[in-house]
Amino acid sequence: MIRVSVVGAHGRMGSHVVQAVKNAPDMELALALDAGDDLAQITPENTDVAVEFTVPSAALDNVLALVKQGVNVVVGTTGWTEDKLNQVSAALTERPAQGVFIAPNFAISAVLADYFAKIAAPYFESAEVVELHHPDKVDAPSGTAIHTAQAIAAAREAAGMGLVPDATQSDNGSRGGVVDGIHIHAVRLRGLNAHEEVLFGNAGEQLVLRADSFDRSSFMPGVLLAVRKMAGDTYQGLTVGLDNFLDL
Ligand SMILES: NC(=O)c1ccc[n+]([C@@H]2O[C@H](COP(=O)([O-])OP(=O)(O)OC[C@H]3O[C@@H](n4cnc5c(N)ncnc54)[C@H](O)[C@@H]3O)[C@@H](O)[C@H]2O)c1
Ligand SMILES: O=C(O)C1=N[C@H](C(=O)O)CCC1
Repeated sequence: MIRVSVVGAHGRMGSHVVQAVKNAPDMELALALDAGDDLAQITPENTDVAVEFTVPSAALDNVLALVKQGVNVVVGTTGWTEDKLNQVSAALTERPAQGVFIAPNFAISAVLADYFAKIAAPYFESAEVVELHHPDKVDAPSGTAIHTAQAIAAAREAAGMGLVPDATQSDNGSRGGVVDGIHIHAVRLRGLNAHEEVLFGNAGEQLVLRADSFDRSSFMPGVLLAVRKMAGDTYQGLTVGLDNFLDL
């Protein structure tokens, strides 16, 4: 049995993970901790993998503490900058047998939309990302949209493409955020859960890729897959993105 501890266990995602682990035939729940609990309770003696779904302001400290405790970590919390990722990698170089896995999105629909976006990117002059989420989300743009925009930008650069065309001279914020030259528009609407559209345009044509997570159950197969992968010793160091565990 894989012994799993959940950090952020009282949250929207954490509570789903607790239930998914309890329902998994090859896993058992070790500890379910939330804000104010001491993460030092999580040790290799009781936990094979810790799953972290908290808030962007707490995730780095939590991950560093869990690495120090000697357990492998699966992280779904967003807000990862290059600097924060480097801090995790640096902590792991001192503990080469350990691994941390971070995914901006565990839903297969979102992972595939990201993958298809990378393939489509070099073929279209214009590209923009629209992400739509529930209004209780604290960060914008979404971690998924940032990841998608970075992937599109990298694919465009590799193909030798220039900037996306845009004659806007003043926008009063209406053109959204910009990540690596790709515009991201964030919608927050009661009734929504997690959704993303990637828009690609050429003269006279458009391609739209859309991923919808209607329910948080959509993330659970990906979380459990990541837990199973990180329970072994194949994935040492830092791994980012569920595509690493799929045969794409
Ligand atoms: N990767 C994915 O597929 C995916 C999917 C959904 C949400 N998310 C991300 O997961 C994160 C959590 O989302 P949510 O909707 O569950 O949020 P939430 O606010 O419902 O839950 C966060 C939980 O973390 C707890 N918490 C806060 N600080 C803590 C700390 N220092 N230590 C331990 N627990 C702490 C809170 O008390 C709360 O119970 C967000 O960053 C969100 O964007 C990722
Ligand atoms: O509900 C959220 O919050 C989500 N956050 C992730 C993001 O920011 O990309 C994944 C989708 C749901």
